[in-house]
Amino acid sequence: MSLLAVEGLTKHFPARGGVVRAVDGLDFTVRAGETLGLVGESGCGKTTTGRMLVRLLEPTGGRIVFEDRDITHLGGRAMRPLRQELQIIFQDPYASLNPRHTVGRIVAMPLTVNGIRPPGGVKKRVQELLELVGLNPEHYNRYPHEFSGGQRQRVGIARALALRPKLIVADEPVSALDVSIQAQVINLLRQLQRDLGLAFVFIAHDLAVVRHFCQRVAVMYLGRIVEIGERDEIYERPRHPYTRALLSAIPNVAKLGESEGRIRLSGDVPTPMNPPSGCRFRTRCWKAQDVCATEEPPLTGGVACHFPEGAS
Ligand SMILES: Nc1ncnc2c1ncn2[C@@H]1O[C@H](COP(=O)(O)OP(=O)(O)OP(=O)(O)O)[C@@H](O)[C@H]1O
Repeated sequence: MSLLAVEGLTKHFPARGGVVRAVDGLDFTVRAGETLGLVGESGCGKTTTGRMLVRLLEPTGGRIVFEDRDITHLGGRAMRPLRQELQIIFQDPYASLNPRHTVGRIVAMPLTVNGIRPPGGVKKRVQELLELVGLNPEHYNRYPHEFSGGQRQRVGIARALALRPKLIVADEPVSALDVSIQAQVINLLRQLQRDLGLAFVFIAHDLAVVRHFCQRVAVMYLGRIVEIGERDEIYERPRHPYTRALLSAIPNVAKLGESEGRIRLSGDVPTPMNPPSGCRFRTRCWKAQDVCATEEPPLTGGVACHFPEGAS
């Protein structure tokens, strides 16, 4: 059974002169304890998707089912018990922590807001959480500015863990950090995922980071999923031209590099206000043919392409 199932998820923003089709019909599932990576270039709709999953943003269409319950349009009060199970970690550890609150107060906030009194008290639970994420529990009374970027992200992770969630949406959790610190935070997330059996929707533009953390990967382009599958399938046998192009930009993706060299995508990503007809990727695709302009490829066998690589 899936922990999370997303069907036809859509978000259109009204804009001057039309609508921005930020997310345009996503289907995917996440099993308990599984990590799904959502990858794609800037503006493809990753953050909008993540915010809809935790109900920070109202979908325009489609369904979000969490533990067999349709939560697509649940209001604040009905959502409250589910908030405990469904948490989000934000990209920017600087912006997401209130600078006027101590770290102890920040991490305790989900407990106090939800009226939860852990055995042994809130302070003890917060100190356990700080320890769990590799911070000194004695730094309970310090303020965010007294911590480094990586430590602040650990505070954000401790806050997300306070309610013992089953699923965490992590929106670019390491991209604001120095490369040397990124690996430490990813290792922490991996350890927590294993020890606590957490499921993650891990949003990133960096495919190298996703490879280290995710068991399954969904590649997004202009509001749609163009390829979804097991990590090794995606990285070793990518079938969509867009996935191949993204992978070829990572140094040391050996097989692709040898055979094709770096694939340079021509042109900019089209605007989601007026996406191309047919296959949305066709305006940048070196394999595009007439049918790509007229017919939208269905997501068959995990790939949305008329001419997937490896197909006969
Ligand atoms: N509130 C909004 N109103 C109008 N358009 C929006 C709004 N929020 C996002 N968009 C647009 O929706 C599209 C998807 O944005 P989103 O932030 O989800 O992409 P992303 O893949 O997360 O990009 P990034 O990696 O840069 O954060 C973009 O074209 C963006 O400009």
